[in-house]
Amino acid sequence: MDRIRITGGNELHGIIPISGAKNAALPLMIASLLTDDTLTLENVPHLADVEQLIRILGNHGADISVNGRRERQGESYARTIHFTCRNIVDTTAPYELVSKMRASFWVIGPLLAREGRARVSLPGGCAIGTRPVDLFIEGLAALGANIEIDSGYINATAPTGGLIGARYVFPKVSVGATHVMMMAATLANGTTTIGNAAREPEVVDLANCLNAMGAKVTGAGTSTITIEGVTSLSGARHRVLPDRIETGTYAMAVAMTGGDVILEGTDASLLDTALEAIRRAGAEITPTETGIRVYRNGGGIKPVDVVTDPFPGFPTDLQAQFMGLMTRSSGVSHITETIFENRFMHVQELARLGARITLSGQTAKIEGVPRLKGAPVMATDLRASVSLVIAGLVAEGDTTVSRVYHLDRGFERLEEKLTRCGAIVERVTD
Ligand SMILES: CC(=O)N[C@H]1[C@@H](OP(=O)(O)OP(=O)(O)OC[C@H]2O[C@@H](n3ccc(=O)[nH]c3=O)[C@H](O)[C@@H]2O)O[C@H](CO)[C@@H](O)[C@@H]1O
Ligand SMILES: C=C(OP(=O)(O)O)C(=O)O
Repeated sequence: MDRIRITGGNELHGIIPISGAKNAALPLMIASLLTDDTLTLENVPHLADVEQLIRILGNHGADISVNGRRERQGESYARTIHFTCRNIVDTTAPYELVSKMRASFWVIGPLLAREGRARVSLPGGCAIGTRPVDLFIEGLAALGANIEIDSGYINATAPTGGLIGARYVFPKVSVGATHVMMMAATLANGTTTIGNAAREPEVVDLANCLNAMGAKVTGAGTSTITIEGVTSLSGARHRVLPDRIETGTYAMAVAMTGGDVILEGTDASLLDTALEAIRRAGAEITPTETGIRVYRNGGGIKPVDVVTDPFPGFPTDLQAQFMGLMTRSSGVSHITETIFENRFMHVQELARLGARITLSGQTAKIEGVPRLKGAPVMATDLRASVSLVIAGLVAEGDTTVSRVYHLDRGFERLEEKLTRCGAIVERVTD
């Protein structure tokens, strides 16, 4: 199994191209099931999750080609992928395919809206909490769907004339349930209003794409989204927005090592709260014509407290990385995780490198240490694994991160991007 070996100690200098966002690409790809026409997505990152979703969509009948070639005939950055699902040939999303990735469950929305039925296995994904699906069930039921759980599957059926627009207020903010309600409501009869909707940029990206396909979605990016149902959707061409989590991750890596890096092709407004926390930690961050410049020279890393929250708050998907950064701060910081109840598995792995972290409920207390020392560590989930890479970049000697398949779910060509900026990072295959 592959491992990543990092030899710590080098500053980062240069340019890091930021990929299209995994968490936008996945729902956008799923939206292709809503139309019999071709949805073309540009700037799609080459990631294990994208490849897995390609398999899942293929199982439902989607014909998929990459940059005009069939999938797997060529690899490149920022791929353009064409999705055409003339007919849905199977409304079941089986356990074998869905259990590997949380977002694959979201096919339930388009399948139900277009075909009137869906049988979808309960999802998998990062083991960062219980991650129930009650909000999806309640939301789709509000649109008139009949939903039963049977042998690990959700069986959903729409009323005879199709889903019916309704007003539904989520009791809790959920990114995935907002994506699904929004997609399902595009083809419902009448108007749907979603209250307490997720405001993440990826929700806005999906709404923009749905509108380009002929949907009538307004309010995305606010807590109230309104969707006027239409009878059918057409194809469209849409560019996946830049990955704000990848952006924040590399910004934290530069804040950690020191140096001067341009994060190219990204947009600071996607992650204001996280960038502000990195600034307070001592890095200079300025928008440039092509992205963001992150710079830290000389000064140390200051302790900063953060609390994760739904957008526009500090993202839970950057919590582990920020903890990595705080391990080397000059004082004591506190990080509180409010989204997932079990998203601290990186704590014990960071401790192997010499970090001093204590947990009390949902808050981690990090006492900064003057040095970390390389060690073998294990990736436990996607963002946890990259926090170990960030720590490894400054640890003395070699850090070897095992189970890198977690990393490959969400970071495109991580070794290449870091190595080009002067880090010593290599993939080791046994
Ligand atoms: C592929 C993707 O985009 N994944 C992101 C998405 O995950 P995902 O969409 O799964 O996360 P949610 O926003 O749904 O989860 C937020 C909270 O709501 C809870 N919940 C969710 C649904 C439900 O039916 N019932 C319920 O209780 C979850 O357990 C969690 O505690 O948003 C998360 C929160 O920003 C990010 O960490 C993930 O990277
Ligand atoms: C938690 C994540 O992904 P997923 O929701 O697919 O598990 C993530 O992207 O950090």
